[in-house]
This record gives sequence, C-alpha cells and structure tokens, in this order.
Amino acid sequence: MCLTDSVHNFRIWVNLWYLKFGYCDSGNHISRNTKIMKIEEFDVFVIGSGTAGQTVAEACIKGGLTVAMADYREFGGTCANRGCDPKKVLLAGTEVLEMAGHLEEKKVVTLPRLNWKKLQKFKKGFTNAVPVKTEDKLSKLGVKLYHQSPHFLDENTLSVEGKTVKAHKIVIATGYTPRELPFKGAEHLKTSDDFLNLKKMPKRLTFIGAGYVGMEFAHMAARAGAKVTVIDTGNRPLADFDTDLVDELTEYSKLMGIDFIFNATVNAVKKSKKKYQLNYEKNGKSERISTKLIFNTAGRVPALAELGLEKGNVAFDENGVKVNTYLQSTSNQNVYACGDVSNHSVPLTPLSGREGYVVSHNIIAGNTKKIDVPVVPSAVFTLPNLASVGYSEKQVKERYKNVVIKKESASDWFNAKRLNSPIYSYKILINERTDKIIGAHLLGPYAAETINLFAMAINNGMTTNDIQRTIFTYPSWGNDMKSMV
Ligand SMILES: Cc1cc2nc3c(=O)[nH]c(=O)nc-3n(C[C@H](O)[C@H](O)[C@H](O)COP(=O)(O)OP(=O)(O)OC[C@H]3O[C@@H](n4cnc5c(N)ncnc54)[C@H](O)[C@@H]3O)c2cc1C
Ligand SMILES: NC(=O)c1ccc[n+]([C@@H]2O[C@H](COP(=O)([O-])OP(=O)(O)OC[C@H]3O[C@@H](n4cnc5c(N)ncnc54)[C@H](O)[C@@H]3O)[C@@H](O)[C@H]2O)c1
Repeated sequence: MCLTDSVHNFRIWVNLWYLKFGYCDSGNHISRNTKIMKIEEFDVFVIGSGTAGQTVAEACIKGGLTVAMADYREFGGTCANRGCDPKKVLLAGTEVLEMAGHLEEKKVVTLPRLNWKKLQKFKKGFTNAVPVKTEDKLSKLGVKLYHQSPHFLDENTLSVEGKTVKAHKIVIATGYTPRELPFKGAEHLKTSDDFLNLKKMPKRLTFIGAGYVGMEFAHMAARAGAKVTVIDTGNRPLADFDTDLVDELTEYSKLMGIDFIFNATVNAVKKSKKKYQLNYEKNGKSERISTKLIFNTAGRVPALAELGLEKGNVAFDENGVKVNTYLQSTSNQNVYACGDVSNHSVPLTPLSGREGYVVSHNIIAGNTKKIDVPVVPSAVFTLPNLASVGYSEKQVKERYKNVVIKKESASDWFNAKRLNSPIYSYKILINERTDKIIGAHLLGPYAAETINLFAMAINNGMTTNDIQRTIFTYPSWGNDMKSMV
C-alpha cells in the first residue's frame, strides 16, 4: 500500500483516536465535554534539518504530502552551519599560506600573514545566512517548522513545543553529536563548533583524537601559527586510511609543528588561571601537558538522546537507528532514519543526501527503493589532502588473488615541482585479471579533487586501458591519473 491510500486510513484513525481519548501533551486525560487541545497531524514529520532531513522534507512536500520538521538548533544542519562548509572557507586562508610557503625563495618574496579575525568574518558571510535561508525555503514550500526536540509518545505520536503531533511517517535525521569523554574535567573541553568560531587563534592548543576533525583542525591551527598537540588512544592518526600515506602525512605534520602523542589515555583535565592541564597515561607512566585550549575531537555518536525512542518502539544501537535496506526502522514501520544517524550510513554529507532521497522515495511510493551505495570517495582536508576510494591494500589482499599495486612518490612530477610541493604520493590497486581499478589512495595537493576521477573509474568499471585512452587537460592533476595507473 502506498502512502496516499494509507494516509487516508491514517487520518480516519487519528480522528477516531482523538474523539475517543481526547489526550493532551501533559499526559492528563480530559473529559470529552471539556475543551480538547487540538492534536496536530501530518503525513510526514522530519526530525533534523540537515542535508538528510531537508532532502526528505522537500521531496515529500513536492510529492503532495503534508510535512513538519523540528530542529533544536539553528536550521540547516552540521555541514552548512558548523562542518564541511565553514571549515573549507577557513581552510582557504591556510591554503594560501601553505602554497606561498613552498614557493618562498622560488617565486614569492614576502610571505602572506593570516588575519584570523578577518577570515572569521569572511566565513560568517557564508554561515550567518544559512539558518534564515533554510527556514525561509522550507516555510515557503509549506513545511511546518518546530524549534525544539520532539520526543515519542507512542509509535506514531510525538510531543513537541508542548503540542501533541501525530504523523503517519516519522523520519529521524538527527545526525551526530560529539562523543562525551568520561574523565574528570571533561566539561572544560571545547568542540569542533568552538574551533570553527575561534575569535583568536591561541598560541598553544590540543586536540584529543586524531581522526578527520582533529587532523584537519590541527593542520589549520598549525598553519595559523599555533603550537599544536594531538593525542590519541590509537597508534596512528586516521585509522581508516592507507597506512603508508598516513605515515607520510604524520611525518610532514610534525615538520609543520604538530606534536603527536599516540597510545595514550587522557584521564583528567584541570583548569588553572589562564590555561588547562591535561593529564594522560602512556606506557604505564603519568604525564601532563599545559595548553591554552583543549578540543574534544575523539569522534561523534548518533544524536538520539532526547527522542524517547523506547516509547516509539524504535530500535537503536551505538551505530544509530537500526534500519533495513529501505532505511525503515527494523522495529517500527512508521519510522525511517537517514543520514549520519541511521546505522547504515557512512557519516559524510553526500551519503546523507542520498539516504534522504531513498527515504522520501519509499515514503511517497511505498518501499520500492533499497539503499545502494556505490564506492564512496573520502578526503581529509589536511594540507596536503589525503584521499581514498575503493578497497585498501589490506582488503584487496584478502579478496583478490592477483593484484597490481602501483605505489610511488610523485614529488618529482611536473605538477608537484611547479608548486615546489614536497609531498605527492599515491597507491593504486588494480585487479590483474580484469585490469580494473579497485582502490586508489592519494596524498598531495588537490588530492580531494583527483580522487573523484578514480571514484568514477571504479564505479564505471574502467580498466587502466580506458583511462590511458581518455584525453585529459594538460598540465593538470587529473592527467596524472594516467601515469599513476
Ligand atoms: C567539523 C566537521 C567537518 C565535517 N566535514 C565534512 C566534509 O568535509 N565532508 C563531508 O562529507 N562531511 C563532513 N562532515 C560530516 C557532515 O557534516 C555530516 O555527515 C552531515 O552533516 C550529516 O548530515 P545529516 O543531515 O545526517 O545530519 P546533520 O547535518 O548533523 O543534521 C542533523 C540535524 O538534527 C538536529 N538534531 C539533532 N538532535 C535533534 C533533536 N533531538 N531534535 C531536533 N533536532 C535535532 C541537529 O541540530 C542538526 O541540525 C563534517 C562534520 C564535522 C562535525
Ligand atoms: N573531510 C571529511 O569528509 C570529514 C571531516 C570531518 C568529519 N567527517 C565525518 O565526521 C565523522 C567524525 O569525525 P571525527 O574526527 O570526530 O571522528 P573520527 O572517528 O574520524 O576520529 C576520532 C579519533 O579519536 C580517537 N579517539 C577516540 N576516543 C578517544 C579518546 N578517549 N582519547 C583519545 N582519542 C580518542 C580515535 O582513535 C580516532 O582517531 C567522521 O567519521 C567523518 O565521517 C568527515
């Protein structure tokens, strides 16, 4: 049964339920003779206004359904307000410094200086307008907006802003939130939001966690003149990326003034007058460092705490809302989850959009579209970029009999030499039997761009011969793909 039929039945059911129980949000049952608080009713209620939530809301409205959306923070989600976009705007400033630094004595006489305050102002030109524009766009489409966290009252019913709201389908698109760290003094830790809004770059700062966020911010802060320490429980940064390239990036990061402390457990943070002291344990010994600010970049977890999922009969685990291949809750058929918060997702913006599209399709037309994720390129916006798509070296060795591994430093190739860039390396994995590319790992300038070509090649089953036959612009980073394969 598709939504338009079931919506009709649902509306009749809501009216009957409402007449029978006359139930208001506080949980008090009231007499049918007294004035009954009106229950609001929608076809679809979306929780979360990020990429995933907006995709669902827009498609469902355009599909003729009534839609409401709630967000307890500024509308527009993580990526546009406090993630990918503002990060990339700030990064532009440090990219200029990086490039000029490499060309010092070759072409550039005076090195530029970064004005962090101005850079922040420039960034606000992008972010300040996001919440208003998002609300405006959604309101004009006819989406009813709420500005609080809803919580489930039962499988179809939410409480939000003191109102009881019924929805035929409820979509959870609440994203991730920083992982809470358990040690004493953790309340002093700053988050990625705080870093992106820093008014002034402190002289010394520390990141707990050497993942995407910790490494990207450490690189940015080091270029902006800070002395940076990154501390991690693991034995290297960016555990999911190619070991050889990460080792190279780590060595280069050290040259940029970033100190790493690996295999360490932070056990307390103490505040003194103007600084913080971070205590940690490594190799059975207690150590400490003193720093101006400490950021929690130890990962992010599904944002589910306030939703009362038990009452809604929505199953979840540490990876998020448990969903089937239609992105529908495994325990409550009225609920879908998409974006970072679904336990199916790879927590990246393009995947959130794709999941949002699948959910809207399944709500409008019934469960007819399964989530089908092609290979996903991923990039860490350190300088140089680290980027990856397809299988890792370890995975191909487990899966394939005969694999060709092309791995080299390309720092003496024209593209790198022209920028005097010291780092440019790659590892390309090719299935020897089919000549198809099955994995690509790049470290170097613009690797976040070049990796997209490899993603296209893998998704379209291109052979190295297909790539050799393709004409690329010259000289360009894309053209280097031919030499790499
Ligand atoms: C610093 C940083 C940098 C990043 N950089 C990149 C990058 O370069 N490239 C990339 O692909 N990805 C990046 N990401 C990840 C990317 O931002 C996410 O994958 C993406 O935003 C997820 O979209 P979403 O719609 O699933 O969730 P979100 O965009 O997080 O939206 C969820 C929304 O739900 C709201 N919400 C949460 N709980 C509730 C509740 N109980 N009630 C009401 N509303 C609620 C939140 O306020 C939020 O607005 C970055 C993330 C961070 C933190
Ligand atoms: N460029 C991008 O695409 C981009 C950028 C930022 C974030 N993201 C997304 O956001 C997600 C979250 O990123 P993230 O950097 O917050 O997490 P992450 O999972 O990438 O890294 C967390 C790091 O913290 C370490 N860690 C965990 N607990 C710790 C502890 N108690 N003490 C010290 N270290 C600890 C882990 O070993 C790991 O290295 C990523 O998975 C990614 O999908 C993507």
